[in-house]
Amino acid sequence: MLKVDSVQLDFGGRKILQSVYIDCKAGEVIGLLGRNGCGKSSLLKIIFGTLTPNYKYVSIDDEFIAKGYLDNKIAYLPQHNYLPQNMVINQLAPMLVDPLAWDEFSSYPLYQEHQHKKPRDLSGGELRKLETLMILYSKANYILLDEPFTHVSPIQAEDIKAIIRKRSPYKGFIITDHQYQNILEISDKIILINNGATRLIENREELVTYGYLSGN
Ligand SMILES: Nc1ncnc2c1ncn2[C@@H]1O[C@H](COP(=O)(O)OP(=O)(O)OP(=O)(O)O)[C@@H](O)[C@H]1O
Repeated sequence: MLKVDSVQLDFGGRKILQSVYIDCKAGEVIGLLGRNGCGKSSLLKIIFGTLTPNYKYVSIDDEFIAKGYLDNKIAYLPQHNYLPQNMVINQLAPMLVDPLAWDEFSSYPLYQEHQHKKPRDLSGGELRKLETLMILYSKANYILLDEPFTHVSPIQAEDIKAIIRKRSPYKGFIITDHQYQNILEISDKIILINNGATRLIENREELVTYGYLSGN
């Protein structure tokens, strides 16, 4: 199990995160919601290990993890494009994709069609979906996705959800996106960040109570 506890983060004296608890088992999809600027991306970077907060406790199976990106334990789709622009996709993909999942990954039409191109030659949505696919098919046991649905069309979002479902028996997921309908649909548990604290959401009305949805 991946556990995240006691995260304290401030920027320039402004408290961003102060009371965070998330646990995520293999086979579980956690949806992370919250208003703009509440600290969702920062929290994913802290779990992955690329942002150092004032304090954190992140563990996998009770073993403290300082840098989640080491040893392929945790993979992370950042909010912005991450693939180097000047390498060809069929050189990049084998570096990220689990060799045991290669046949399935490489059979996707998106990969087949664009594998000889460079990331800069794909449309925004094509690139986002390909980047997401590479993370979903990575070796990591825990996958963090920051806005996988934001730049893709509804039908592509359906496809990504289907792939998450296909991969989720083996992996734990923490996913954030402002397309909250997709998040509600795919997640086993919803966590809201509100005033720097994580809250387990039991029903949709609580999203209104905590000021995430308007209630209209
Ligand atoms: N490097 C930084 N230096 C100073 N402030 C920062 C830095 N990174 C983020 N912040 C601030 O910390 C807060 C949390 O940012 P973060 O990107 O984690 O929010 P978010 O919940 O992902 O927002 P959004 O939904 O808009 O993407 C914001 O107020 C942001 O301006």
